[in-house]
Amino acid sequence: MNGHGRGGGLVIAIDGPSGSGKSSTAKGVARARELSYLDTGAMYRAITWWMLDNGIDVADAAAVAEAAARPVITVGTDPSAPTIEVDGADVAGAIRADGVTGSVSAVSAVPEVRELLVARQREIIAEACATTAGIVVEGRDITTVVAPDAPVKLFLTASAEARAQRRSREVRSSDVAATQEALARRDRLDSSRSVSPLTRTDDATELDTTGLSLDEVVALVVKLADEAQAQAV
Ligand SMILES: Nc1ncnc2c1ncn2[C@@H]1O[C@H](COP(=O)(O)OP(=O)(O)O)[C@@H](O)[C@H]1O
Ligand SMILES: Nc1ccn([C@H]2C[C@H](O)[C@@H](COP(=O)(O)OP(=O)(O)O)O2)c(=O)n1
Repeated sequence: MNGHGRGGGLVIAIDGPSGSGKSSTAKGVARARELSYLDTGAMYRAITWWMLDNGIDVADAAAVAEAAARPVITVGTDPSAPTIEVDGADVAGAIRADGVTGSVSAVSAVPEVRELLVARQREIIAEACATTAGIVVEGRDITTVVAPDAPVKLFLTASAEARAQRRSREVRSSDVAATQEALARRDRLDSSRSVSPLTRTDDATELDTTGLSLDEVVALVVKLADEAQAQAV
């Protein structure tokens, strides 16, 4: 199912910390090569939004685990119009709220949550490989757990300053220092949890995007994807 999956689809797996450029790069590459696109972070955000909306204490791992299967999360994989719904309601805006951002690392550290979402992500990848040219998948454990056999595996990085600048610009905040501190806290939690922590494996290509424009990063990844496809035929 991974790699050049059933149906011949190409899987491009991208991991990296917040603000390294995963979402924008993944969308750009998917659009350039008519691939599907999956933002797995949006799925962790959606389940976190549902927990908060339903009054579940996100610091209580047992309560989160017990409720994890209740929300129905639906993802649309068109890179030009990705969608995310919980129980049929559009939550694309709600999942970016500060409350969700502050709680998502705790919820995504719960093994039962990961088990459910990873299974769903693999179904989405298989479906995309069967029906489209393939899929670009981005998150924290795509190269290590979700699609370790993907023929293109990337680990995006950028300096802490560049990532904070980018995020601040995006949310129109002038407090870059506070943004940098919030990113550092989330990086710490996401990289130190016991299940599927953010890690770079030796077979993933590390790409430091600090001094590169988004167009340059997209072009580099498209080149890697084209090389992988040429090798597969
Ligand atoms: N290479 C780059 N140069 C400058 N800005 C970038 C670059 N890549 C992404 N960005 C911008 O940085 C912000 C965060 O990027 P995003 O793709 O959401 O990162 P991630 O998914 O890793 O959190 C976005 O506003 C995006 O437009
Ligand atoms: N594959 C993934 C994707 C995201 N997560 C968790 C950890 C992240 O802090 C949150 C949110 O991910 P998201 O990609 O939306 O984060 P940013 O776009 O970097 O702000 O979800 C995860 O544990 N595993």
